[in-house]
Amino acid sequence: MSSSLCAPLGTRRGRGGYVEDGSSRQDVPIVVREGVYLTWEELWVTMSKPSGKDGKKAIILESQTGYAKPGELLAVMGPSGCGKTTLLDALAGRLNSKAKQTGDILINGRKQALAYGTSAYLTQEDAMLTTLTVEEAVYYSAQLQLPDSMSKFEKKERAEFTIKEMGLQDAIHTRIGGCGSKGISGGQKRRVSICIEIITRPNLLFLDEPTSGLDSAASFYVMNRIARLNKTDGIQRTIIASIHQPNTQVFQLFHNLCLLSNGKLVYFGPASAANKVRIWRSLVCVSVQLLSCVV
Ligand SMILES: Nc1ncnc2c1ncn2[C@@H]1O[C@H](COP(=O)(O)OP(=O)(O)OP(=O)(O)O)[C@@H](O)[C@H]1O
Repeated sequence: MSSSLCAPLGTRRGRGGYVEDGSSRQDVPIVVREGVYLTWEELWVTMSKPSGKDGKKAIILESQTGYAKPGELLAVMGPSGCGKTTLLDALAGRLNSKAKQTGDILINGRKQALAYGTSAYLTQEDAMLTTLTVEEAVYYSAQLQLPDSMSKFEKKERAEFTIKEMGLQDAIHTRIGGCGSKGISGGQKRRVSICIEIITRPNLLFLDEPTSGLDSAASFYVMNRIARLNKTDGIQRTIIASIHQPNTQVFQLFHNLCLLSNGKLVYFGPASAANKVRIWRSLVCVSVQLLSCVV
């Protein structure tokens, strides 16, 4: 990986930046940070087979190489079971104990652990207390996650700003809800989960299927909010999101694309410059694999 991609990690704080919240301009503190360049080379992940009888390991990811840059959104795509979550888990350092990982993962060009608060990970499931309102869920999370050096007022301000950033101001007093007690919609739930993950303003954001269960309009709304994050708070954030079947509008938000099939890398590069023939050929291969699984 080129050394020009390796920038130092650091933080600068400033005041008086402007934020577009869609309706009005607000004067809010802006945290200006150098970003996280994440690179991975020859990354393999194997797992013990559940039976463990033959002692063999299943290859989940094969020879993955790629990068994610500050200010950019990398989409990880591919059919169900191809290894998208495993790739995100490996990069985030949260593989389970059954998994064995080889290869290099570099942060700003160096092998180092991610510092506390540098990254956040949105899992596929929304785990929230159903009786809380949107405001309570995000504010309590701010109280728990933000440092003691911040006052209660600052934490509340941060929670309110994050709620606005995700376009949830109209649902702020609505309960999350769940089975038996209808609350906010599925798309709003995903956005509350994102609020909880971004409340600490992490430089690196892993999103595992942020649009799962959403229709095409709601998916675009959520992804557009995610893509706009860097513009609203001044952080050149590195975002890696696994995603299923994005529509054209959502696809246009991606800077880079990592396409997987059966644990192998089929394409890595700019989403806009993805060679259509190559992508279509890959998709045909993936479809054939899916069909053979069904048959
Ligand atoms: N703990 C585990 N033990 C054994 N195999 C596993 C384990 N976790 C995942 N796998 C297997 O690894 C493969 C990749 O799983 P992964 O969850 O990464 O796929 P995915 O592309 O994210 O799928 P989906 O889109 O359905 O969420 C699958 O075949 C899965 O069964």
